[in-house]
Amino acid sequence: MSHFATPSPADYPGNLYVVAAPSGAGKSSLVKALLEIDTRLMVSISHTTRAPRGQEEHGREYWFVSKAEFDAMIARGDFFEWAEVHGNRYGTSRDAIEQRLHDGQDVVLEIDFQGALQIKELFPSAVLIFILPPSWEELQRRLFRRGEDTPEVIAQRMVNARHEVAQARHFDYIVVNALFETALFDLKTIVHAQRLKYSTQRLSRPAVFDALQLS
Ligand SMILES: Nc1nc2c(ncn2[C@@H]2O[C@H](COP(=O)(O)OP(=O)(O)O)[C@@H](O)[C@H]2O)c(=O)[nH]1
Ligand SMILES: Nc1ncnc2c1ncn2[C@@H]1O[C@H](COP(=O)(O)OP(=O)(O)O)[C@@H](O)[C@H]1O
Repeated sequence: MSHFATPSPADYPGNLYVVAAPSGAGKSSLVKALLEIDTRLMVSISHTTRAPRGQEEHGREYWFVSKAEFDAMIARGDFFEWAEVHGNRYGTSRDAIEQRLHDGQDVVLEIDFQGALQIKELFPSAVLIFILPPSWEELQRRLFRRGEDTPEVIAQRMVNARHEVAQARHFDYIVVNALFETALFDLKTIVHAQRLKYSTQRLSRPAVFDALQLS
């Protein structure tokens, strides 16, 4: 289930990267590592109705809110996108990304494929990246090794994963997270390539255009 929020300008100067993956593929670990080596990137903190896991903190991994608070945010039009994933609701608020993109900062969204496809409608220049695990067996091993979810929750996530990876073909890039360092290098390359791309859809002009008096 997924819902489309009020449209907004698609031409902010900041780059928007959207990373999706089936649970356990390594998305959070990869994005965390990417943020450590790329100070121009900021991650958007989503709102969720899911309960916090052991080490998670309100305002760090997520803004943890009640179902009633989430409903109120939907009613106020606070979300660019939101979706129901594994029985909980998750959303990207306007506050989390709009000002930063407007100010020319680069933002990463770690969201599910439904949210990613909604974001592409609102921001056609958003770069959609899908992370795949090397095999189903390895995906399940990683979910168990992480040790955060019950076997029932892991079983549900493995079922959902089959449906999620079928959506990878709608994304701009696919990164296979077999060897962590290789996948991280691939992500870095994608982020960098987007920064080098000049698109007429975007408001920002490379500074050198003025220096060379190019129109
Ligand atoms: N559409 C949408 N999905 C989100 C958002 N935030 C997180 N998700 C996705 O919700 C799913 C479940 O996330 P989580 O409970 O943290 O589990 P994990 O992926 O196993 O770490 C993942 O696919 C997340 O990418 C959001 O703001 N919007
Ligand atoms: N390339 C990799 N090889 C082995 N284990 C990995 C790799 N990438 C991530 N992991 C581990 O797999 C588990 C799931 O990773 P996580 O980043 O939490 O996944 P996601 O955010 O996609 O649900 C974690 O224990 C993480 O340390």
